Amino acid sequence: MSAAQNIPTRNRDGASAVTNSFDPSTSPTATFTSPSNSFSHRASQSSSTKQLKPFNTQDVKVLLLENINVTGQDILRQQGYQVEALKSSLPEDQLIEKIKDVHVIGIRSKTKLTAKVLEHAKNLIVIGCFCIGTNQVDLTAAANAGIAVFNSPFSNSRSVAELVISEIIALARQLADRSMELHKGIWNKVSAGCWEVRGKTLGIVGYGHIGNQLSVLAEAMGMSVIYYDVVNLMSMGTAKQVPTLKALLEGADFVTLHVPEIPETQNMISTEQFGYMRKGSYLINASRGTVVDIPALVEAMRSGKIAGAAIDVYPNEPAGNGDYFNKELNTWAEDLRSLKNLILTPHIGGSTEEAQSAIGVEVADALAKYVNEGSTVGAVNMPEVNLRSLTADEPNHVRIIYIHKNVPGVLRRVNEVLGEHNVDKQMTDSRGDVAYLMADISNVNQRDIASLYNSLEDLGSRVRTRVLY
Ligand SMILES: NC(=O)C1=CN([C@@H]2O[C@H](COP(=O)(O)OP(=O)(O)OC[C@H]3O[C@@H](n4cnc5c(N)ncnc54)[C@H](O)[C@@H]3O)[C@@H](O)[C@H]2O)C=CC1
Ligand SMILES: O=C(O)CCC(=O)C(=O)O
Repeated sequence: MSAAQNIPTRNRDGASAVTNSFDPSTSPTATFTSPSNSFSHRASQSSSTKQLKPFNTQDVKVLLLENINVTGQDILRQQGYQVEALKSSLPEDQLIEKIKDVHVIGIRSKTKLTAKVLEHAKNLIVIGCFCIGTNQVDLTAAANAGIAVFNSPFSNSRSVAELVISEIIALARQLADRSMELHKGIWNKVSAGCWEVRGKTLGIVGYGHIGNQLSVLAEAMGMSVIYYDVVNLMSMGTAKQVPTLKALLEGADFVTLHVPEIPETQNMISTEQFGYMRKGSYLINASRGTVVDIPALVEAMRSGKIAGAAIDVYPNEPAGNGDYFNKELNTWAEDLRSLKNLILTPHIGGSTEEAQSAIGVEVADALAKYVNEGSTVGAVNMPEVNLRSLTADEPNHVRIIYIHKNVPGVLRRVNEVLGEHNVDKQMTDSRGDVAYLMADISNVNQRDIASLYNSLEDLGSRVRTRVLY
C-alpha cells in the first residue's frame, strides 16, 4: 500500500475513511458508499452559499506541539478533526513514533522536522508552523514527499519589534543589571555609561516585516535609522539603506538583527564584524541563534567593545518550560550568564497574547483549507493553487489533487485520465521539482472515483493523489 492511501478522503456515509481510504480495490464500500447520501448535512451554515465539508473530518488526526494557542486548537477541533495538543516539543525518537500516525502536525520554532523525521511521516499531508520562521522544517524534503508547509508570515512582527524597542532602552540604561541588583538587596544608583536613546543611530540588519515596524517605532523615539538588506527596499520615514553590512556596523550605536536562518546568515556577526562595530555599541539578536557567533560576542563584551546585548534566540533551545539552559545544551551558556548588561530571554519575541491568538487563527485556517479543499494559498514550499470551493448545489463532483514530479509529459498523461470525465475547472502550477494540480470533475460515480484514483496513482510521476468531496 502506498503512503497516500492512508490519507482521509471523502466518505459519503460517515464510515471511517482513514485506513485504506484510497484503495477502492480492497475496500470500495468502506470509502465510497451511499452516493445518494446528501452532502447538505455537512454544508457550512455560515456563508450565504453553502460550502461542502469534505469526507469524514473526524478521521483526520492532528498533533499540535509547543503549546499552540487555543484559537488554533479550537478551529481544528471545530472541523471535527482529532486533535492532540502537547505543551512542549518532542525529542527526535518520540517525534518519529508520533508522526507516523498523524495527517497534520502543528509546531513552533523548536520542533525539528528533518528529512529523517519526515521519512517516517507516512500519513502526513501538511505541516503548520505557528510562527514566522520555517528553518526548522526541511522544506524541500517535505515538498518532495507531497507535504505542504504553511506559516504565519507577519502575525508576530509587531510583538518582536516592541520587545526590541524595550531592549534598546533597557540596554542604554543598564536596566536589567539595576533590577537584578535590587532584587538581591543592593542599591546601586549610577549614571556612568547610561544614555538616552534620542539622537542615537539604530542599525537594522534585515529590513523585512519586523525591521519595518522597528524602523517606525525607533524614529518616533528620536533615533536615526539605517538598515542593511540584500534587496533594495523602500525606506520607512527617513531611514536610510546602506550598501554593506560593514557600513551598517560602523555607523550604528545599536545593531539589531532580523534576518532568516539561511546558510548566508550563519555566524553573520562574528569576530570580524564585532571589529567593525563602534566601541560601546549594543547588539540585539531576536532572529535565530545561529546568526551570532556567541563565543565571539562573549569576547567582545569582555573586552568592553560591546557595552551590552540582548539575546532572545540560541542555537540550541530547551524543549519546554522548566528545562535548564546550561552548558549541556550550549557549551558557552555559563559564559553568557556571567556577563553584565546582557539581557537573556527565552525566545519570547513573538510571545504575546495578540500574536499567538492571531497566529493560531491564521495557520489553523490555512491547514483546514488545505486538508478540506486542497488550497495551497500561502504555502511556503508548494506552488499556490486554488479553485473556488464546491457548493452543495454541485453534487457528484470530486476534487482531484495530484501532486507530481515536475517532469515533461505529465499533464498530457493526467489529462488522458481526467479527460474520460467532465473537467469543470483545473489549475496547475510548479515550484522547483514539484508540481500541484487541482481539478474539479462533475457527474462522477463511485466506480469512476476508484478508477480515477488508481489511474493517477499508477502514473510514474505521482508524488501524492487525493480525492476530495
Ligand atoms: N524571536 C522571535 O520570537 C521571532 C523571531 N523571528 C525571526 O526573525 C526573522 C525575520 O522575520 P521577518 O522580519 O518577519 O522576516 P522577513 O522575511 O519579513 O524579513 C527578512 C529580511 O531579511 C533580509 N535578508 C535575508 N538575507 C539577508 C542577508 N544575508 N543580509 C541582509 N538581509 C537579509 C530579507 O531580504 C528580508 O528583507 C524570521 O526569519 C525569524 O527567524 C520572527 C518572529 C519571532
Ligand atoms: O513563538 C515561537 O515559538 C517562535 C517565534 C519565532 O521565532 C518565529 O515566529 O519565527
